Amino acid sequence: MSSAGVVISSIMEDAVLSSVLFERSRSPHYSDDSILIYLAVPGSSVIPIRVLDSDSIASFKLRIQSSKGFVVKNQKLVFDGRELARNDCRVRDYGVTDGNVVHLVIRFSDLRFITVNTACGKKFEFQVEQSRNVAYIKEQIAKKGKDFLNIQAQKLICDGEELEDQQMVNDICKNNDAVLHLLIRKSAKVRTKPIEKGFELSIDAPCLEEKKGADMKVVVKKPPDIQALFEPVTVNPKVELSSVLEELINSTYAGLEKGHKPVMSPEGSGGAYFMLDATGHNYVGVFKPIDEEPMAENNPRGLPPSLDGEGLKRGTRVGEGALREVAAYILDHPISGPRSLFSNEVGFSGVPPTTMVRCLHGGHGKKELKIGSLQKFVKNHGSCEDIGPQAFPVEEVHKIAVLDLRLANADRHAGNILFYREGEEDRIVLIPIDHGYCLPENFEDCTFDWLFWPQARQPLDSTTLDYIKSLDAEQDLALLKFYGWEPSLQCSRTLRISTMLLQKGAERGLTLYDIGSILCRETVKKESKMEEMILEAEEAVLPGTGETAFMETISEIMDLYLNSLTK
Ligand SMILES: Nc1ncnc2c1ncn2[C@@H]1O[C@H](COP(=O)(O)OP(=O)(O)OP(=O)(O)O)[C@@H](O)[C@H]1O
Repeated sequence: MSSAGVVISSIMEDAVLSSVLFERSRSPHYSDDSILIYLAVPGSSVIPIRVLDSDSIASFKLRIQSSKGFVVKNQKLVFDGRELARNDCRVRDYGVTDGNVVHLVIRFSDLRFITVNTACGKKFEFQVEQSRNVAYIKEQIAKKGKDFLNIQAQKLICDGEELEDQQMVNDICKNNDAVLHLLIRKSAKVRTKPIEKGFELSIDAPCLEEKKGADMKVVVKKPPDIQALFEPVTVNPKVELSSVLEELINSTYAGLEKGHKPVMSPEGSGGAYFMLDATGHNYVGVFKPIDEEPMAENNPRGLPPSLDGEGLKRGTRVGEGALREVAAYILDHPISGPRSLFSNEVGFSGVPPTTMVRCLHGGHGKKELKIGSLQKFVKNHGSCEDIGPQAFPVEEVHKIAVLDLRLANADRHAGNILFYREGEEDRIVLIPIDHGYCLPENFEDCTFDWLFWPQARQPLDSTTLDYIKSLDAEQDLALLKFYGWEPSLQCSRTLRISTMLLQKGAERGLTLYDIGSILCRETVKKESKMEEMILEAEEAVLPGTGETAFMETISEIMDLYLNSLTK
């Protein structure tokens, strides 16, 4: 087992042990108002845990943290194919009852992936906490066999520099994927000489294990073992890609061709892979294969496959996440007008350039041809989960809120907004990512973390008002069709209704908080005002009525309600 395995399994063992102790110490306290459920954690046996009638998702996560050690921020709970996303709602509101199994997905964002290549061609892979140092990595290497026992003799090289024992993992492994070279000091003379597709390493010393005592020459090559296949998927031959997207595809291809394997993100509930450029030092894109989406057949995070095809959020389908990612980019129009994939203009909300690709991919198991979304990697200083919202400029929050309202995004938690600081004043710029759950068939799971940020209650500026006014849902649907996705009638209706609500609300001087509060449910069970209006419209129209008549009806109902609000 790799040391990653050791780290994770020891966490699991501790967790099971503390769970048993926890249960024992608390059990007399529990009575009829508690239920016993089972927490399924990948790589561990199920953990029995009590849930009180009054337990909210937030308090339940807190109890998992205090008893099992998994930090709240890194927990994602899934029951019956649905994420328990609303922290203020009760666990029982999601229908969890005695004896049920709840899946816990943990984001090990604190761990870094490190590969150590030895001079004898061995390769060790570790997942190490950011806070460890190089001396700790050496200790882990020493556990790999008697040939590595002598820690003093180990020399670790990264980017041609020898690492000092006290250097921190976080410093040598900024982007989660360090490749280190291990040399064992045995009065060896090491010489390197660049050759065509790699480098030649000559060691005039005994190579451990393989040829003890004999001089040998080892040629370590980065073999071009990948028959790189990587290309855009375009349904409509008339679609031409912008130079930004072409550049993204070309640099990803160049990285694969050089043999730089995709690096799996430790975060997220689906398979997300960081793609490297030709140097192997920079991430250029994030690839999300459709067969690894949450609850898809090959999901690598231990989520069970969906039984009815519905995705983690109500009104979405497993396998459609990549389409929605691309749709969010296409619909994020620049201020100047509708998006064209041929243009490099940044959209109003700043969704990173995203396109659909086909890739011969071996990031998870054997190499296979996979289809998925490829999004430009954005250099960032973390996500909005890492810092409080006070420092975010109002217009940055507004640009995200406008996108989420338009697309009825069902997955806008703070972790899905990256940020970076720019300029001398360190102004914060927000980058929306992860749009696999936008344009759902209904509004049931729409929740927005920004709704509770003070900026959402600030009035809209004229640029934002003009942008909202310029939106046209019919044009948006035609654009999606042009690029190859014809959303279902229900998803199209979602776009029409949410665009209408945003426009009517903004026109009447409502804030994004006001509009968001109409669109989102307050609790899991209580329908939102928007859902009530849809129901009313559905009841009002005659069976078989066309979509235009339905939209006219809902427009009238919406006007009445908004007028009553703004009177
Ligand atoms: N465009 C990007 N630029 C930089 N980093 C990114 C980008 N997209 C995703 N990431 C990183 O990859 C991680 C996983 O991506 P993402 O959250 O989109 O995956 P997911 O499986 O859909 O997650 P979730 O569980 O939140 O639905 C993110 O936490 C983020 O750190």
